[in-house]
Amino acid sequence: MSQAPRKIVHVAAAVITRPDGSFLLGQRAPDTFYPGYWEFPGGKVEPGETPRDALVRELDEELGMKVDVAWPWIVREHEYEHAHVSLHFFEVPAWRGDIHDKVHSALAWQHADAMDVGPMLPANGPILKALRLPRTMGITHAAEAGVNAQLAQLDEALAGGLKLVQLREAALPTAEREAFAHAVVGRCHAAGALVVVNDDAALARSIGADGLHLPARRLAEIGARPDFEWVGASCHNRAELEKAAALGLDYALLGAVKPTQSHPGQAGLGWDAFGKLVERLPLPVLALGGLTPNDLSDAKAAGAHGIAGIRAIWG
Ligand SMILES: Nc1nc2c([nH]c(=O)n2[C@@H]2O[C@H](COP(=O)(O)OP(=O)(O)OP(=O)(O)O)[C@@H](O)[C@H]2O)c(=O)[nH]1
Repeated sequence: MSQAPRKIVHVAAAVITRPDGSFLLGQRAPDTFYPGYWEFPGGKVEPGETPRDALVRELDEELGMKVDVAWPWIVREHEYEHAHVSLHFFEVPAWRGDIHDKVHSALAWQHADAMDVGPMLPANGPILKALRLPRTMGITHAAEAGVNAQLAQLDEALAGGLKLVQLREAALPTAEREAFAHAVVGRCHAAGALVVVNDDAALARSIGADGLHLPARRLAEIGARPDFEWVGASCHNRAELEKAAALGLDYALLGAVKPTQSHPGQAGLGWDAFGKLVERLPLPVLALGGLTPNDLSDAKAAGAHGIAGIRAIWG
């Protein structure tokens, strides 16, 4: 006998962040579902509320926090035995008031790459992976800047804290490209940064990269997620973003948000259109196109995970 579809329970959940990148988790109390499991503070959206209203109310009721800034982030669905939930995540980087918890057994500030509490609620595995995705991606342009100049720019950016690099060098001759790719991976891994390779799975494997980045035309062709720890794709519209989500990719790039040197004469999407395109997606999206690190707050306010760039990242 087929079962009637279950009603979706909408939940607002907060990634409350401190400037050092840590976020707050709460341990569920003994008398709830999944007692002892860890969760992001939040709770159910009541009738008549938006997810943002629910977030502000729940953080006040649970923690005594007055939310000053809440940026929409990702929305993920999960089927529990007791409910089908749709989790609306927000990043909360600014609030007022001391934290006085009223509902959890314990609270803990955590870093996604060095968690020391667990287990997390089952829906939250992909959320932790998304939190491990750095907020800024530098895209290489050695064919244009010159290999040595690009490596010097990379060293400087890594020293400044860059943690995610996309190697995109289709125009470099093969031998030069391979030598450059090895040099990039060596430098990035020494600095604790991830490397994804644009559109070349064989090169990505041979240099020990962390993942593969798919151009939109490749995303259109494939029917399954390539087998790498990190897989992302370049997208330009909602259909491409939804395909990236359906394949279970880890991130998407979306642009161009502002006019760029590489596409002169083309107006950018702007933040309003960007925000509409990324609404309610289950994967983080990096904004691309004419952006500098000064645009990071505007990008997050529009729903981006972070920004990606070429010239502005390499200085
Ligand atoms: N707050 C929060 N809830 C989450 C997270 N992940 C996750 O799957 N959920 C699910 O979303 C729902 C949250 O609702 P809630 O906090 O208002 O309710 P509850 O289950 O604790 O108890 P209740 O039904 O008595 O209100 C639960 O089903 C919970 O399992 C998370 O990170 N934070």
